[in-house]
Formats: sequence, C-alpha cells, structure tokens
Amino acid sequence: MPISLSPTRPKVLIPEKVSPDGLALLKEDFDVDEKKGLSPEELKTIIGEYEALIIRSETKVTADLIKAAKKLKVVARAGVGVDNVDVEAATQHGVIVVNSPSGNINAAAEHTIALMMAVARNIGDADASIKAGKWDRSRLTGIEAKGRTLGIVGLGKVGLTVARIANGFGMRLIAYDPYANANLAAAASVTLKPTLADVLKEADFLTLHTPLIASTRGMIGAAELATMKPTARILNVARGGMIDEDALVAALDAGKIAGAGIDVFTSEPPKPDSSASRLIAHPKVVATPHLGASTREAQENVSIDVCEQVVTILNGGLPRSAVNAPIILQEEYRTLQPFVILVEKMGSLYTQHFLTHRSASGTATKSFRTTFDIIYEGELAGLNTTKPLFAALVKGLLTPITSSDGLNINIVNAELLAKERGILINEQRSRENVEDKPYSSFVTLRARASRSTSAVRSDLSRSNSPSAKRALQSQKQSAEDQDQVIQGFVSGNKPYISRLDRFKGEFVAKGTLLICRNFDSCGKIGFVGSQLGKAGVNIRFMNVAPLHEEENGHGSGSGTEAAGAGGEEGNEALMILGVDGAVGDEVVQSLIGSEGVLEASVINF
Ligand SMILES: NC(=O)C1=CN([C@@H]2O[C@H](COP(=O)(O)OP(=O)(O)OC[C@H]3O[C@@H](n4cnc5c(N)ncnc54)[C@H](O)[C@@H]3O)[C@@H](O)[C@H]2O)C=CC1
Ligand SMILES: O=C(O)C(=O)COP(=O)(O)O
Repeated sequence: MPISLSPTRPKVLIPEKVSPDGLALLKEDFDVDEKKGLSPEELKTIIGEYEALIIRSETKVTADLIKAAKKLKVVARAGVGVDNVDVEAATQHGVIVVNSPSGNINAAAEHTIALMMAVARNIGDADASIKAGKWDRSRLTGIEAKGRTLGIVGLGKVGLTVARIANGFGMRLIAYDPYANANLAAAASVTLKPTLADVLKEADFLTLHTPLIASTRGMIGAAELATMKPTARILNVARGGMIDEDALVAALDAGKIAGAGIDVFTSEPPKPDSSASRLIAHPKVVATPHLGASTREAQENVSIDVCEQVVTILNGGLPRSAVNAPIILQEEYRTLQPFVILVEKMGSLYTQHFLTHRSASGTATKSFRTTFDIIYEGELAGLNTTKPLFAALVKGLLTPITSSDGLNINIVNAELLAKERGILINEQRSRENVEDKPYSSFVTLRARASRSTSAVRSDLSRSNSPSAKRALQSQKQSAEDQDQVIQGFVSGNKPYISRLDRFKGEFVAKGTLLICRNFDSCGKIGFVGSQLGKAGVNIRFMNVAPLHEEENGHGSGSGTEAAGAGGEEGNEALMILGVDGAVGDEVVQSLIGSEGVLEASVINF
C-alpha cells in the first residue's frame, strides 16, 4: 500500500508506554509520535501540533497543557482512571476525553489478589530474606485467606472481580458502596453494609476499589484505622490519595494494623522523604510501582480500545467511552450514527441555502435565525439520548460560517457553543406513525421566523375581522415571516433531504449541489443545463422539487421577489443539481435573470 507523506495527516502524540497493538491501527492514517520521558515544559511546547494525545497514569494533562493544545480533539487514557486529566478544562475546550473502562479490570483484580496473598504469606519479606542467605521460617509464618472476611470499598468493576475470585478462596465477603447494584452484589455472594464503619470493624483484609474523587480522598485516615482489627491487612490497587499514608505508617508502627499491600501512591514515582516513600520502605508493606494494569493482556486491550476511539474521533465519529460526554448505548449508537450525519447536513444546508444565495439583486446574506425546532419522528423519538444529534445540528449550522479549524464542535461543547451564540434549539419527539413510509425515522428542522408562521396561522383562524385577516394574510406571505423548513430521513444509510423550504423532493445530501429556485415552466432545465455545460460543469444528477402540498394554494411565499425578477405567473419549483467540482460565482450569476431562475445557491457537503 502506498504511504502518503501528506503533511496534513493528523498527528497523535504518545508520551508513555502504550502497547503497539492499538498503535498499529493509527499508523495508516495518522502520524504517530512516541516520545517518552518528556518534561511537562517539553510537552507543553510541542502539544500544539497534535490532534490526539494518548496517555496512561504518568502524564499530567493540566488546564495549562490543554490551553496550549490548539488542535487537540481527544485525550485518550489507555486505562480507567482519569484523575491525571483536568476533565473540566478539556470540556471547556471541546476536547473529548476517552478511556478504556474495562480493558484492565481483570489485571487490577488479579494484582489485588496477588498483593493480598503476598501480605498474608509475607512473600516480599521471605523473598528478601532468602536472597540474603537466611532460612528464616518461623518468623515468616502467615495466615490463610479461607474463612477470613474481605471488606471491599467500592463494588464496581474491579471490586466485583476481586469478590468473585476471593469467593473461590472461601472468604466471607462484605462491601461498602452506596451506589452498588444490589443484584450484582448478591450474585457475587457479597453482603452490602450500610456504612464504611461496618466494613472497617469486621474486615480481616480491607481492599479499596473506588475512583479518587472528593468523597474518597483521604477516606482511610487515622480515625478509620483505629477502628480496624489489629490483625487486619489493607490493600490499595485503586488510587494513592484514598489512604492517609502517614497515618497508615503510624498504625503499622504501633501494631494497630498488621500489614499492607500497596500499588498506588500519593506521589508517583514517590519523591524521596515523602509519605509515599516512608510507606514503601515499611517492613510490613508489600509495595509495587503501580503495576495493577501492567499485564500483556490488559495493555493490549486498553491500547486497542482507546486507539479505535481515537480513529473514530479523528474521522468525525462518536467515541464509545467518552468520560466528558453522555454515554451512548451501543444499540442506540448504531441507530444514531447515520442520523448524526443527516442532522449535521441539514444544519449545514440551512446555513448555506438560506443565509447566502444569489438573486437578480446580487448576493444576499440573510440574518441567521436563532430559534430552531428539531423534531424527531419514528424510531428516533424513542431514543434515550439525542445529544449527539443536537451537537451535529450545532456543528452543521455553524461550520459553514466559522473558520473550520477554529471551531471544534462536538458532543462535549455543542450546548455551550450554541448558548454562547444565542442559538436556541428545541428538541421535540413525535410518535407519529411512519409505518407507511420507506424509512423508520424522520427529522424536521424548522428555523422559526421572528413571528412564526404557526403563530400567524393560529391568529388567522381566531380572527373574525376581514381587515385583520387581510393584514395577517399579507404578514404570512412575507418571506421573513415564514418558518424555514428542512426535512430529511435516512435510507440505505444515506442521508436524504425530502423537503427544502416550501419544496418537496428527495435528494442525497452529498458532494456539491446547485439549488435553483425557478418558475415551474418549460425550458428552465435546458437553460440551466446549457449554461453549466458552457462553463464545463458536469451534472451528476438533477431533481425537480415542486411546492410542498402545505404550500400549494397559499401562493408563492416570496411572491414580491418572484414577480420582480421574472414577471411570470404560476408555481415555483426547486431544481437541484448534483455537480462535479466547483461552481464559480460568475456561473451562478449567469443563471439568474430573464430565463426564470430567481435564486441560486451552491451547497458543499
Ligand atoms: N492500579 C491500577 O493499575 C489500576 C487502578 N484502577 C483503579 O481502580 C479503581 C476502581 O476502578 P473500577 O472498578 O473500574 O471503577 P468503577 O467505576 O467500576 O467502580 C468504582 C465503584 O466505586 C463506588 N464508589 C464511588 N464513590 C464511593 C464512595 N464514596 N464510597 C464507596 N464506594 C464508592 C462506585 O459506586 C463504583 O461502584 C479506580 O480508581 C481505578 O482508577 C483501575 C485499573 C488499574
Ligand atoms: O487504569 C487505571 O486506572 C490505572 O491505574 C492503570 O494505570 P497505568 O495505565 O498502568 O499507568
């Protein structure tokens, strides 16, 4: 396969050891830089070049770093914990943070069990002793796990896996987790306790498996240790800050706790003379340098998991495990993805078609409407989340009028950006039956007029006075008082537009389209075809969209302009032409005038 040397290939930075299995997925389309041992300053200097950053627990992704990362779209954590990432700063800058929520769970659970047995049987001490030439058997007598109580704090993915393995050892299992799933706990033979104190006082082994968050930071301090059995042993393969390291050292010294197996520390690597270093050096402690996830299998899993997500995000798709975005269920994801594309195209069509078009009076730029209704009908109406569709709409609406590399709109920041620009989007769901239609879901985008058509219509139906009715009627006919409508659906995974403004006609939203509004009479198609032919523009397809039935009989909405331009009577239609390549301004201008083309716009999807 030829290798593209294009300088525009997105760049991915990997400042830590990440398994090559996932990186192979990136190398085809992106430039992958593996640069280990960078200082925070060096990282900050180069981060501006990169679209994606893949990290483990060592890289600190601070607000400062994110600010310097002008092109960054994604921070991918090849593991679970994201406490080394300033997720809030990432959200503010529209940077998606993804992780691998289950790739290393088994590794972390098995490491916990390894530490538990190492502490129970004095493995570390025994190993050092025998290597020093001693045969010290009586001092190194241990205890058995069987029949002892394992207290689990945090009964999530790792906690439950530890429970299942420990159950096989014949241990009694208790846990404290106020948010735990009671059915899963019962199925793993775990008794949930109402308070942490209940677990602390009964545990022979205490193991921590919560994230490091405000409610868990320092959760095991001197006061908690004082309530535990003096024969108890503590395990921590979660995060350093959850145990007060100085308090644990003091409890071990005082014989209030029998031992500890610790994989994670408040400073990693531990600074000399820090509380972490004192804990590691303690003879009753078995310590490992954050090895919970360090198995070949786990590293393969997390690497493939996050690299796949990086590929998806850099190709404009939605990740499956974004930390700073709503979670999309897998089955919903499959339903949503083609509609994400459709809705983005509908938004983009709105901005390109309604805002800038050519007419006899030159190029007109209409003001951007700020209140939109988006109505989901059919299957889409039953979805739990339509957040990605909302984001796609904001992206579609704004991308044509903003510099594309300056605006990075995604599910994370779409709401904020819409708000900043004063755009109000009302999402509505309609259970209307689409069974007789060739599609299962249908989307309507309605840009509300300053005074919406529906409001004028309801005023019309309520008004008894003929003069008031006439006034309202003329108000309704003004283009600025018309809601602007785009409708679409997905069929065969392709995004179709089925209504554009007052016209109905199906066309695929793809490539470059030339859209002409003209009188629906003979000769127009030939005229446009010959003008484009003269300009060397190849026509891929052509469609005529007549007035939508709602509009027939209501007159031709923007009648003033129609009469002024051509002076012809009768209905209007849209001519939609799929063309190859660019259509220059002069070509568009040549179409408008006496031959009856009233307006034209060029849309690039
Ligand atoms: N040492 C290592 O290499 C590894 C460490 N980890 C760490 O292990 C920890 C657990 O990971 P997972 O099981 O995947 O997370 P998880 O999110 O599946 O489970 C966490 C559990 O903690 C519970 N929890 C939250 N706040 C709590 C509180 N105040 N008190 C009691 N329970 C609380 C939650 O309800 C949840 O059930 C994380 O800190 C993660 O970063 C994970 C993998 C490898
Ligand atoms: O996944 C986690 O939360 C871990 O702690 C693993 O960290 P690591 O990727 O081994 O630096």
